[in-house]
Amino acid sequence: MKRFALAGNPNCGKTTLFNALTGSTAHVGNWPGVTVDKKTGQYKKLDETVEIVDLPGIYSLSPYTPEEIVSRNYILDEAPDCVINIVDATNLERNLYLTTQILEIDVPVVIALNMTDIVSKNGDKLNKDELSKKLGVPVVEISALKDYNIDALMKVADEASKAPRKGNLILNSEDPLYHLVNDCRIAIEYRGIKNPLFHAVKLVELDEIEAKDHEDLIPMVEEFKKTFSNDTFGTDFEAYIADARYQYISKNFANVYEKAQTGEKEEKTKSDKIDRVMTHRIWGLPLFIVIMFFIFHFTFAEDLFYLNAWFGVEIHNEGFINFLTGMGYEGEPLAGIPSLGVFLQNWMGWFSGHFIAGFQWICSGFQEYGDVAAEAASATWYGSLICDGILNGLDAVCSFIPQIMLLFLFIAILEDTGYMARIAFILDRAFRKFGLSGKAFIPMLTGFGCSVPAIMATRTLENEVEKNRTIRLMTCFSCGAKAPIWGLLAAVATYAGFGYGDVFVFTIYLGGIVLAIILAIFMRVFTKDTYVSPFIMELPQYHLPQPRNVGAHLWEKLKHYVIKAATIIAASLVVIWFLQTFGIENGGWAMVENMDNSFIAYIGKALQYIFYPCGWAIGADGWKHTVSSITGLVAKENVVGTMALFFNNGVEEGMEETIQFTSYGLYSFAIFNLLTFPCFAAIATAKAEQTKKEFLKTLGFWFGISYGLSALVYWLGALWAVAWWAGMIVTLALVAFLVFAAYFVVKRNKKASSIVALEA
Ligand SMILES: Nc1nc2c(ncn2[C@@H]2O[C@H](COP(=O)(O)OP(=O)(O)OP(=O)(O)O)[C@@H](O)[C@H]2O)c(=O)[nH]1
Ligand SMILES: [Mg+2]
Repeated sequence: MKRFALAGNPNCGKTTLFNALTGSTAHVGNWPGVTVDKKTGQYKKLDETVEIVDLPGIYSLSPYTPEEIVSRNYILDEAPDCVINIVDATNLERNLYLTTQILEIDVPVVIALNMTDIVSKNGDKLNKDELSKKLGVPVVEISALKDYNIDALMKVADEASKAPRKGNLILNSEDPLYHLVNDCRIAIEYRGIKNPLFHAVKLVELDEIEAKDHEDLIPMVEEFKKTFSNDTFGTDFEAYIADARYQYISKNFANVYEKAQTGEKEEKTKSDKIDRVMTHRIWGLPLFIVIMFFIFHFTFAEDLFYLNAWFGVEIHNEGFINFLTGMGYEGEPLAGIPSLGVFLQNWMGWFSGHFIAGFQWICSGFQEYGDVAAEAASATWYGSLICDGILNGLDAVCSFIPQIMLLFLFIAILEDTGYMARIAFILDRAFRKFGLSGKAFIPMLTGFGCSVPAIMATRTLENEVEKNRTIRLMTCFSCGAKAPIWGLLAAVATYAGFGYGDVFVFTIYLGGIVLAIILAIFMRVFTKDTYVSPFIMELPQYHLPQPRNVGAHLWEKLKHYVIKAATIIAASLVVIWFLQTFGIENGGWAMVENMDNSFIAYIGKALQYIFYPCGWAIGADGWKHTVSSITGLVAKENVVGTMALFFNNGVEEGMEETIQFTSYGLYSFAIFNLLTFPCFAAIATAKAEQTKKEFLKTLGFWFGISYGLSALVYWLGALWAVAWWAGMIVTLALVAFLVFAAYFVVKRNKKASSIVALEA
């Protein structure tokens, strides 16, 4: 099968093109560094099927980070039949820098000029024939987003792949380095190595990888240096060649792109204007917090306008209002007008309630629909398995789908508009002093979706210490699978009357970010590490969220969720149901009347002691909380599924009414589940990304920190409850300790960076 590779700068639209060609839904985001590993798919509209390979974005072929090495190695070693170099037409000159390097490789190349929709919208003009003539390779104008001309691009690539192509050099024969490059090329070619011109140029640049491969040729380069002098770059050949590339580009291509007088400028100022507010030095961070709050408010608030809380208004859900809110049909008063998330969840609950009741009715042998059928169904083993076990658990897990989708919708919009990239920038500016780089925040923000790609994205960090630290702190960023836990606990808090659901979830997410920062500071106190990655990121232009990107993202999430529910979660539920339904009662094995006699109760009660210090494991329900948390290892949604089996079983009220927590017990439980080991998939990813020793440390960190902080919150909360002044004293002491640690880190970092400055 033919293979075409997609290569280009970060954020130029490779993955968008990949998705359009292959019908995949790989992650597209409006910031650089979304793709960190190669992905393959198939394009079927040519005579023969072609494999398309999406590569991580790169600025040059001299790699610094592992994901850049992936791209370089693929193009060089796997010899694709054609390299499709995607060039962001709105940033032509910068993108061509990579193009000049790709052209040095002996491989057929086609240039895909992307984002031409923006070009025409701005009224700018592109002379693609001129570009093609000067570069010596075909150029096709496309818009990956609008599906424009991409089949034509594939036809041209297919044509190009039929004839071999020799690499060409941008240096001309008058250039002092021309002959050196050629000598190196001949020497390398003589050894039978592929792509000799490319390797020769990199050798002259004394590129790290290349120098290692051809150590014996280095003297030739060094020798030449002695005879070489250049006013600007001295004998730094890497800088010299980089400059030659830029000069070549500006000389040849400056007039390929003709800007309309107003267009581009307007676009720029629009983004700049928005940024003047969004990334404001002082207001940027508070604004981010407010935006976050509104996201959780619209997703989790029971009372969108605080009608009840502030104005004492009670709404009775009868007639039309009943229909509007989707809330029960028993005429209970509502807290107010629910948020969209809660509204959708209510409706979902209505449907799934009848779905389960229908199954109970069938399993009962068609007895009276409702409670009678439910009881009769539970008495049989199959009715109990299907209705009380699988459907009950899945209902609890799936009832949060609307809210999770809404949450992801908001996150996808933040990503696609380009605001997420700004968040990393804002956080970098605020916390760089404490040793936190925006570069590490990017993978962490990805962690709000799923920890697996987030842990993979830590590859973009060159510094090992920083990479390990980022992986460890990943659990602070609540992934989508943990959202059902917060949804459930939010309902518990609202029902118990000590909190608002939306505020609770907001504090979990915001608290997670704050905690990651605090923990990072402490991790610095106890190590000698003072390195902070430089953070240079091109801020993408703001654009309206694209329904296609956002839609693909949500669809992918929904699919993933449903598949997970139907497989891993359903299987877990069967196991838990069995252990919970059977046990030893009245001296023999049986379906137990009392859950406390079930197998799982024996297991849970033994394990419960381990978590006694965390508070939430104490008491009659303690073992249930313990078992629920442990099943979360398989998949985080299991925590909710398992709790449904324990607390929803044959009980008429909702779960939130039977689960009992104090406010601090609730937070203690939430913190443990937030910070402890992520699911097996994420653990396996961490194992793959870290050395064995570091991975073991990571496991220790996850358990230690979740256990310790959970206990701290519980006992501190209990202390506040018993004697508020004592709680206050301890809290103040902790804050003082934190401030001192932060001060220490800032001071040491400052000292370290001044030493570096002196040395430089
Ligand atoms: N207007 C417009 N936007 C586009 C086009 N192609 C891609 N985009 C947008 O550009 C952004 C980046 O797209 P991606 O496909 O993730 O870019 P990438 O090259 O894969 O980026 P990395 O994986 O980070 O290297 C997204 O917001 C896309 O919606 C296009 O043809 N026109
Ligand atoms: Mg990509």
